[in-house]
Amino acid sequence: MVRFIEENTKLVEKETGNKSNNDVTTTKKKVLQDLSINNGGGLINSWVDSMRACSPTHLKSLLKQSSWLTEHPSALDMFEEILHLSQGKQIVMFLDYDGTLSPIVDDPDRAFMSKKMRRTVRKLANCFPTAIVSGRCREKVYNFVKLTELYYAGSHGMDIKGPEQGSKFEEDSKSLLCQPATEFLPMIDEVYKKLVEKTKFTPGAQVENNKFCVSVHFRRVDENNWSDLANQVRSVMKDYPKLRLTQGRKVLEVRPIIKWDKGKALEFLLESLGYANCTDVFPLYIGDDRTDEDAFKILRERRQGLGILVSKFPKETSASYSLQEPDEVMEFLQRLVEWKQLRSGA
Ligand SMILES: O=P(O)(O)OC[C@H]1O[C@H](O[C@H]2O[C@H](CO)[C@@H](O)[C@H](O)[C@H]2O)[C@H](O)[C@@H](O)[C@@H]1O
Repeated sequence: MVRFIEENTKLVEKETGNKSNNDVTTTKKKVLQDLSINNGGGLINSWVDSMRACSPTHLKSLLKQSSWLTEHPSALDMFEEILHLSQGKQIVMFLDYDGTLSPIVDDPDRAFMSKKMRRTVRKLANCFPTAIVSGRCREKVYNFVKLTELYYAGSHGMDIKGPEQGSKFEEDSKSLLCQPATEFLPMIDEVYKKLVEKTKFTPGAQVENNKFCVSVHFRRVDENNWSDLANQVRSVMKDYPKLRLTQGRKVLEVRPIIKWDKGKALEFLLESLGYANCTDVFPLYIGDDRTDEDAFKILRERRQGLGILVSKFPKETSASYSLQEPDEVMEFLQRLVEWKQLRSGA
């Protein structure tokens, strides 16, 4: 186990070119965090426990809700404050898909967004540069959103493409494309097939190919079988030290061990839009999942813009504000559009 950790740490360091002690410590922590899923039965259970703890029915802490809301107030209630913070700056919108623009449903292939939400996002993209940042593969998330005027960052940001046509901001993107994990494609494909085979007798388990990453869905699996399913994933993963696991909402996500995530995607997009070293930009990132935390953290580190977590329940987060569900996200986006249209006299 210790050797495995050391080897994985070296690999991450090699992939990332990390040099400083701080970076190495962070890297080691990350590897340990990843390995808490990759390795060891007890640690598998700790992940399963954490997934149970995230389930609202298991939350004993509803009482904590009001103090959590004090720390992460509703972005709707604080709308004027948010506008004030963005004053004189260019707002750039980053939106997660599942659980943010579309409600969480049992069947990942049926996570449709409403027509009203699509209309709102279209108007939003006419007012501000807007990107969808998703764990899904880019083509799949595009097929749900169906708006050509957006930037799309699929596979947790490992597949980024600019708008094709019809966007006011199209000129800024100029056939933008970023795919930092192409060398992992054959490996991801192989792991996908192995995971499908390994999990085929677990009722409800579903493996989703997201091109540069793979999702193993637990949502429709009986809770009593979660540990078994996690162990099946682990048994496949042990042969792939260049891949790591992260956890989402009742899902385990297999990803290349490169230092790239939704936070890096956000930075890449800001840079591509010409806002690399600008102080007059205000990125607003809205997301509901653990993987969105990478983007929330980047915004905190850069002291730029802000993150909004979509959650009905208290969660540990680096976001500053909260919204309860996709309907509230839509209301927030609508208010942004109305404000912008009023200001530009449209
Ligand atoms: O970054 P996201 O756009 O939020 O993608 C993360 C995962 O989202 C999808 O799974 C989640 O939504 C499903 C549909 O509502 C739900 O059934 C599942 O339990 C959730 O985890 C998507 O299917 C995954 O591939 C993404 O990794």
